[in-house]
Amino acid sequence: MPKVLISDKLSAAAIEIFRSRGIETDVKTGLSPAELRAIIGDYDGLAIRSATKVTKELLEAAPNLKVVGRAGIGVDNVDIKAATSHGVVVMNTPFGNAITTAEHAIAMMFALARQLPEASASTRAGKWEKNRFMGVELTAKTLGIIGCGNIGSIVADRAVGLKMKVLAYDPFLSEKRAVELGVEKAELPELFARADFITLHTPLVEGTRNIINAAAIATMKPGVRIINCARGGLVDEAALLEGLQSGKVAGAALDVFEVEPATENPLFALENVVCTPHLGAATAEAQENVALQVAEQMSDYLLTGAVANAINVPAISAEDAPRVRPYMELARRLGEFAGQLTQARDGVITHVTIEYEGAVSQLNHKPLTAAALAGLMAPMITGANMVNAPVLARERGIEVAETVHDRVSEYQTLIRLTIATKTNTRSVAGTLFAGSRPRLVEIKGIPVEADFGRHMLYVTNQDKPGFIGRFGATLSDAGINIATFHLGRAAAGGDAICLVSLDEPMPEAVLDVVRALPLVVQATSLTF
Ligand SMILES: NC(=O)c1ccc[n+]([C@@H]2O[C@H](COP(=O)([O-])OP(=O)(O)OC[C@H]3O[C@@H](n4cnc5c(N)ncnc54)[C@H](O)[C@@H]3O)[C@@H](O)[C@H]2O)c1
Ligand SMILES: O=C(O)[C@H](O)COP(=O)(O)O
Repeated sequence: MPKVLISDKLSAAAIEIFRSRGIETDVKTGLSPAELRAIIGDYDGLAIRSATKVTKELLEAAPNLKVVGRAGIGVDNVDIKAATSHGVVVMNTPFGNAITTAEHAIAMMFALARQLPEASASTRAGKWEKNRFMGVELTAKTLGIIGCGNIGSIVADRAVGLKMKVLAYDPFLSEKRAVELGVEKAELPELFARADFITLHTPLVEGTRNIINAAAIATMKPGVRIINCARGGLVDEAALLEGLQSGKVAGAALDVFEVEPATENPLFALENVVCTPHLGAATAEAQENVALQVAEQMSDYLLTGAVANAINVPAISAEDAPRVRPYMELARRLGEFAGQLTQARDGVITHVTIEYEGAVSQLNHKPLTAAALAGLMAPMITGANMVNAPVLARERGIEVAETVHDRVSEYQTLIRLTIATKTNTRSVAGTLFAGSRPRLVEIKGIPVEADFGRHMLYVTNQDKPGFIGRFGATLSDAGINIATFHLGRAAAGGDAICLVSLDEPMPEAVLDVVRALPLVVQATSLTF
């Protein structure tokens, strides 16, 4: 029988489920990384919350581990890449604590508006400072929600109920969904300029890190109040401190911090800061939900092989796996390519078309479409994966179409992904070399031949003399080594593309120099 270790504090409901399904279960919380490494080899499953760090080192010490179950949403404490390469399924419970976390954000907004923690401390100290605590009403105030997914949507619903005007910024929020929620879609600058309260509900990814920084704060309304119950790192804490000290920001409520556990932080010294120790999901109801769900999912997987809410596992039968897997990898990378470009340019995706041509048209294309959608949304949505990507796309009003042709074009097998936003349509196509190696063969209809490198730079430019020399010199002046270099163009003197693979991530400052070069239309740094 499989053995599961629960290494973080989970509701007892989880233990009951595991044991009722015949799974031997140990509970050992508060272990040091070394202590955990010493015992993990005995277990088939590991059930965690956010305290246990599932690192590459831990996975290397876990030859029997088959599944990591996160009783909660964020999986930033799990090295997903390492888990995947170790064949370990990572699952989370994407909905179980969403209401509770949304309620925490609303509670934080009230606490800020009426200075409840300070007023409580003062009253308990016997001071009766009735004139000290003058609050603000929420009714008719504008709430700006950044990230309107599961939790952001619930916050929106509650805020509408409080008679607030709600603005939402989320590249994946469709007009239709915004209307359903009763919110106004806004771009970030507009949200910053109009909101009295700003609340964050995005994952922490490269596009959202420090989304609230000094430049953003400078464009906000004087007296704005900021709430973060999503992830530390979304708010630049130094910039927030300055904003609070200058009075530009009237208050901040933080459940999450750049460094956790947060036992020391300069923000703690300010009386207009309300803090909680990552309590967003801390209600009896939410903890029971996530514990039950994670235990059911892990038991199903360990006992029957069924997969639900997996972050890293394609739903596919063992029989088809050898042929389908390389195509899934190709489809996912094409999606990642398009998704990173879309995120960089803030387009709301309305349509996705996936064409399967030649040999690939003989395979079941559903998992391939799911892989392409998962890649497309991964830069934007926490836990987007093959299992949930089609549902996420539907929920966001994205229309997905698949076309299958058995004809063979220039390539014997080809997948083409076309993404339409309100303002733009872009396509990208790839094939498999040697039956297993994903290769890009077309971008925007322009032929190109490139492997997917870990760090890439995608530049569009005018096809005129001078670009390649200046571009190469810019990278060489910055000491950046080019691993591979690929060019393509629509026609002589017309639109051209340049795809470069680098040995290291492209520094933002050098990217800005590239963007400013003559003939460059745009430059985007990509990671695979
Ligand atoms: N404090 C807590 O205890 C607690 C509890 C649960 C979840 N969380 C965190 O809350 C956050 C939201 O969770 P969720 O379940 O709602 O996730 P979700 O994936 O359902 O929603 C995230 C939303 O952010 C949007 N988004 C992505 N990039 C964006 C960008 N650059 N700008 C604006 N929006 C962007 C996505 O389109 C998506 O709609 C996550 O960071 C999660 O880890 C915290
Ligand atoms: O991502 C989540 O689900 C929350 O951050 C909750 O984390 P916790 O389970 O450690 O409270």
